[in-house]
Amino acid sequence: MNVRGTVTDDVTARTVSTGHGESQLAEVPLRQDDDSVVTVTCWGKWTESTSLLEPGMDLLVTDVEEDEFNGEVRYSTTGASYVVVEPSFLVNVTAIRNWVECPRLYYLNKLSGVPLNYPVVKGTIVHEVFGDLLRGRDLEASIDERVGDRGLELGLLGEGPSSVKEDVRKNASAIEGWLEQGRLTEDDEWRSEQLLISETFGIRGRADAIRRGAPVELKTGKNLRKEPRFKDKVQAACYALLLEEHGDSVDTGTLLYTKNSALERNEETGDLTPAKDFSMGAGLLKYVVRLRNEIAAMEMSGSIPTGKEADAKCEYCFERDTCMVVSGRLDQESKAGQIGQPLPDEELEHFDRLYRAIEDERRAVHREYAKLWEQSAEERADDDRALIDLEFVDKRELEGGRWELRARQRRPGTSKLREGDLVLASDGHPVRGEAELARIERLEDEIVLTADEPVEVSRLDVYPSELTTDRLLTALHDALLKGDSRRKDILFGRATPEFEPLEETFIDNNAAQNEAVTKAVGARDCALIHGPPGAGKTYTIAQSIGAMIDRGERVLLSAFTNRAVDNALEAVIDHGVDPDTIVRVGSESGVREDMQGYRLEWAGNPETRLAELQDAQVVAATTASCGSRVMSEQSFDVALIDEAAQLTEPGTYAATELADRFVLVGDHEQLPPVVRADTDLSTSLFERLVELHPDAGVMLDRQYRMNQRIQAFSSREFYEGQLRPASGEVASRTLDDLEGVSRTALPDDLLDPVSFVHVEGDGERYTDDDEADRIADLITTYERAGLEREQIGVIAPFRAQVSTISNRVPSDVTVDTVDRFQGSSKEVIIISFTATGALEGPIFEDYRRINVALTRPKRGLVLVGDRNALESDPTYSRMLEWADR
Ligand SMILES: Nc1ncnc2c1ncn2[C@@H]1O[C@H](COP(=O)(O)OP(=O)(O)OP(=O)(O)O)[C@@H](O)[C@H]1O
Repeated sequence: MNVRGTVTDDVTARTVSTGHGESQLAEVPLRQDDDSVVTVTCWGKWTESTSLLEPGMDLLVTDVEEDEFNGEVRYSTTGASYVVVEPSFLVNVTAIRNWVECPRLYYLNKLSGVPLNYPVVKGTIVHEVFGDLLRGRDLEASIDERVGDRGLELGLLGEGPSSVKEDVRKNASAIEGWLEQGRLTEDDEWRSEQLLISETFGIRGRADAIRRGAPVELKTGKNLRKEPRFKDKVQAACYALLLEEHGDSVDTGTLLYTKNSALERNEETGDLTPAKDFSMGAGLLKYVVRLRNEIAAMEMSGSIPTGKEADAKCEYCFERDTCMVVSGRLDQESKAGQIGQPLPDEELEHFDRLYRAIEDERRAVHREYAKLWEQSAEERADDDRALIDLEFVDKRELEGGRWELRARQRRPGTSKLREGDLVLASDGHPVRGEAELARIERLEDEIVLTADEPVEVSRLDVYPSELTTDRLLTALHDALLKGDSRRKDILFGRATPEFEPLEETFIDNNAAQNEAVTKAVGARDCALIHGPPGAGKTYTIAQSIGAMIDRGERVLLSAFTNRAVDNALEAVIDHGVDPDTIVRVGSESGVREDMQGYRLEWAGNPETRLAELQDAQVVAATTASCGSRVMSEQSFDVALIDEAAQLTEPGTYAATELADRFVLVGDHEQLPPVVRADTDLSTSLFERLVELHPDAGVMLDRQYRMNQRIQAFSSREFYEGQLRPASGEVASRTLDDLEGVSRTALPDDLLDPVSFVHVEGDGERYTDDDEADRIADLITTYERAGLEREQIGVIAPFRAQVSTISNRVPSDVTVDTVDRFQGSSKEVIIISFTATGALEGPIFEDYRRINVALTRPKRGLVLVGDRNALESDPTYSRMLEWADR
């Protein structure tokens, strides 16, 4: 049996004499889920792990022995036990491998990410070829395709395809030889790369391959000794633990050093065989768990490793210089010592706060993982994190050995999953069942996926990726440790942004927009454009980029979402910027259909691909892809970033650090940054700079969207009454202006551009059937008056209410949450408040959401809700007064 709980008090450790001599033991008081406190005695080497514990940390001890002592039940470890510190903290296998080399190396890798260099790219290609060979693909075909796929990266590295192919071929011959040997045996079962997650040990990783139930790790380096390297064994042992949890007993591991087969026998001495097997003892597996415990405990306590924890020799370390620079800049203790001056105090403090916030975000990702096994399938579905009960349709092997899988939704479900997403596709359970990482190619009633292995899919789960978190850390590190000093003076308020005086008039019918373009183009450091709803942000962006291009500058156009990038790019093209100078960087599924023509292909001839990117005067990409290996090698005169108020500070740096100057465009009165944990990351750089440097900002104050009645409340509540209709036409627009629509066909209570419809709350928290019925009626009414369904949108605070309404209204009426409506508009918007009694839920917690909701319509806004509930809050009470007028 297992014992799990939270440490309530200090751990007492002592040495006792037993029949086998002296033994260490530690007694840990644990509060279990049922609130009972028990003591668990951990014996021997496990005391190393218990010494890391602090009250409040979680502990899991497996296979304990129970006995009674003075009427009290006590537990102690047995020979089969594992002691796991903070089991819900999921440590990555590669982190454990780095940690065993040197704990500080683990930390440095977190900060600096994976750079673009030849060994890294070659290593990736060799791994891909390995996977292909395991799936039975022809070697040459695989090498051709995989090297071809990396055209752009190889171009940036100045590598030609033929030498890379030759290099990969040499490494691949080791793989082929090993596979040939494997085929000699009868039951040679193997499979390629597999994502493994352990809920018991708190470890996760992707094994390169599994053969006969045992892990195989590929290393592109050489090893001339008989035995695998220790750190490599540790890595394979992690996978063995993960496999054991899935029910396989693992007694060997294999390391494949592919470079060994490229070496000349007469030039090297030693063991040139690439494949080195070793036996997996229980001692090694336990050691690995203890290493993992060190990482989990260190992360939970928030400390930074110094390198003194291990006995690695700094003089042999490739990272020694980096280590000393980081220690010097961040004023950290380290075994290697420090070089250079520490950052100013305010920067150190800022780095520290954001570092912790990013780590909190990582923990939130881990909690998402834990939900994979803590929640039932139904709970996951209700949370929009899974599509369940799918009917498996069929599987088809694709060229190259991958699989296309099809499944059908038995009932309509909503979820956060979108086309292009990586998901956990399983035959029932994402961790305990057969599961694969798959990509959603099409998401309709029938779902099409591609994956490495043919899983009979019946369930899809959101894959909680740490990639974003990793990139935030790298961006923070680069901005503060490597960033330009003038830039940092601006970011920390030690200098004020400067502007080149420009005489030109860029926009002659809107003074604020003209000032915004003047600031954007003339900025020597940065400019901030505050754009309320419909105030012409996109228009201003297009004018600014046009003017920058005319001055011969290279521009990075970025935004938080693909949608905003494409939208701005479209405006830039409409503005008349030469399409041949534009490149859109993004994945096929991310980029909008009509922008695919501008999308940069990565595959192909390195020189050609490189030229396409380097020669582009406008490069458009999301801020997430600005953090990619390829984009981080680019440099620009200006970075112009839309939706900046929705970006975290490090998320913004990913783009701004690529350019000499930057322009942020956004509205901090609309949706804030998308973060999981409520931390310092929730304040965008945009918002921070608007406050720090008000003179660098301009607010666009004329809106081109809403009838005057509709905009009045938002203007007063959120824009200090500064927002006004751009023209009389905008101010007085009504449904009558639309072809085939007549307001006289509407009932009296819908004649005004803003109306309120009272529906008594039904007491349910996340849904309201009566409101949904009423909204269905309203839509029929509007349709009778001549509106097209596409002209109407419905906004609800909860996904459950979105589904409730969707089930009652025609599918061409868009029904969604506020977050998915940001940036779009409709002729008529109906808002379902779903409020009963106390106001709860995302829409009510943050007034910026209601600002977004109320500013989506052009000509008609209908608020549907329970008057009494809404009146209990002063802001909503004012909203009702405005609607009633
Ligand atoms: N100076 C201008 N003169 C004429 N039309 C303009 C001007 N500025 C904006 N518009 C028009 O107003 C409409 C809204 O502008 P735009 O799409 O740029 O707004 P936005 O601020 O990007 O909107 P959102 O808040 O949805 O992001 C567009 O049709 C645009 O062409």
